[in-house]
Order: sequence, then C-alpha cells, then structure tokens
Amino acid sequence: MSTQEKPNAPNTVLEVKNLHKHFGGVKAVNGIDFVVKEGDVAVLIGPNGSGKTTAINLLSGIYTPTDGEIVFAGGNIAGLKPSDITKKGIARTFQNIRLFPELTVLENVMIGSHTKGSVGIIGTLVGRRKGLMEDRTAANKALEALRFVGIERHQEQAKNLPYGQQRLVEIARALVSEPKLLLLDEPAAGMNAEETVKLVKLIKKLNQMGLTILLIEHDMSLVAEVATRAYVMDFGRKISEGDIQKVLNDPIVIQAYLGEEIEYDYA
Ligand SMILES: Nc1ncnc2c1ncn2[C@@H]1O[C@H](COP(=O)(O)OP(=O)(O)OP(=O)(O)O)[C@@H](O)[C@H]1O
Repeated sequence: MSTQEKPNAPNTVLEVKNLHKHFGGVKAVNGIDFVVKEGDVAVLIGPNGSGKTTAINLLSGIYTPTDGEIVFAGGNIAGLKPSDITKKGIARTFQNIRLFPELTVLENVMIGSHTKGSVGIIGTLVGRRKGLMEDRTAANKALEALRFVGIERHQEQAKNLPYGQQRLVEIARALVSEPKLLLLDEPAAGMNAEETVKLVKLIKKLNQMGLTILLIEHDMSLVAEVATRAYVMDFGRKISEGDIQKVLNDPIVIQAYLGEEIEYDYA
C-alpha cells in the first residue's frame, strides 16, 4: 500500500499512464492518464472525435498504443491481443453493434464464453457450430446472462431483435466472459427512452453486484444517473475529471463542447 492510500480505499482496477495513439499526423489519444477503482462506474465523455473510442480500443487490444502503459491485473496489457485481454478480465461492447446477425441470440452470447477457451471466434463459427450447441455449460451461462439483461427471445436470429435489445445481447455476451472490468461504448445509442431507463437499471445492478464499469456515453442524463467519476477528453487529451456535476460545470469543458449540444436535462 502506498503511503497516500487510505486503509479502506478501493483497489485500483485499471491505470492508464501517458497513453498515446497516433494515426499518421492525427493524435487521436495524446498522453492521457486515468485510474478506475474497484466498484467505479467511470465515464469517458467529450465532444465528437475527442478520442474516446480510440481509448477504449486501446484498452481492449483492438489497437496497439503508440506509447504509454495500461496497467491491469498486475501488469502492463498494452499491445496484447483482444482475446488475451478478455482472458485477463476486460470485456467490452461496441459503439457499432458487432453481433453475428445470422446466428441466434443464444449462439452470439455463447461465443463470449469461448473467448476463454483455445478456439477462436472464427474457428468456433466455421468448424464447431454443432459442437458449440452441445456445450451445455456455455449455453446455461449464456441463458443466465440473457435472463439477467432481460432478453427472452434467445432462439431468434440476432438481426431480428430491435436495436436496443441487440445492445443488451452484446452486454450479455461480455458478461459470460466473467469480466472484472466491463467497457461499454455508447450503450444507450439508438435506444428509446424506455430502453434507456432499463439500461440505467441494468448498469446499476451490475455495479451493485461488484462489477467495475468504464463507459463512453453522450447521454449526460444517463451519465449523471450512473457515473461515480467522469473523465473528459478533447483533442486526445484529458481536460477535466471529477464527479459529473463538477465536470459539466467546468468552464474548460463547456468551452470544449461549444457548438455541440450537451444532452443534459438534470437540474
Ligand atoms: N483508424 C483510424 N485511422 C485514422 N484516424 C482515426 C482512426 N480512428 C479514429 N481516428 C481519428 O481519431 C480521432 C478520435 O476519434 P474517436 O473515434 O476515438 O473519437 P470519439 O471521441 O470516440 O468520437 P465520437 O464521440 O464521435 O464517437 C478522430 O479525429 C478520428 O477521425
């Protein structure tokens, strides 16, 4: 324990140090630092193009950082393959839903369990579809996760579910890998008001059950409901941090959002 840490302070789950991702001349992520503590619902906010999704792509191994460290589960995971990062305990959902549209909802969620095994997703789909369906443990886990997120139509092809429900299927798929940290990239995008209310309840329930969450979200009403800590990005840099009320009243943040609507209807 460091001398500054209080005896009962929550453990650090994730520490991002001086993280960079440059695409040619574009510094999409330009030296950010942040910490996610156990039990947090941390949120990354910022105007369009500020680097939030790139940051999540770095954390989940989709991109290799240009520089910097991502410390998770006792080591630097920067540059590891996505499947290895999932095995270490980080699962995610995507801004643009990435389900297999022709597979059933159940099959899509079962794929999440198989990120723990040795067979890759493509191998699973192409060579082992039948075997996969015989994997009772994975099926039971998937059904449990689907029940948890409130999806009943598990034998339906994923493409036939409304968009908002497809997002919940992605969350179920992430949950079956039993993550320590769940990354949600704009989980409310495309959801109607009723679906968003259910999503807020789900995020709170997951968090109460002990899951640490880091999300990107433009819907500030949702953020205000769930976030324990907010980090604000602009032009690849962190420009503010703290509780959500504080950061939304921060003149630097207001300036960064000028010309964009901050969707925020809380008093
Ligand atoms: N693969 C890529 N190649 C080149 N430039 C990229 C790539 N991915 C992102 N960028 C650029 O990096 C910057 C940050 O983009 P990013 O998608 O991370 O922002 P964001 O904050 O998630 O935006 P939004 O809120 O609109 O989703 C943008 O200028 C974007 O055009």
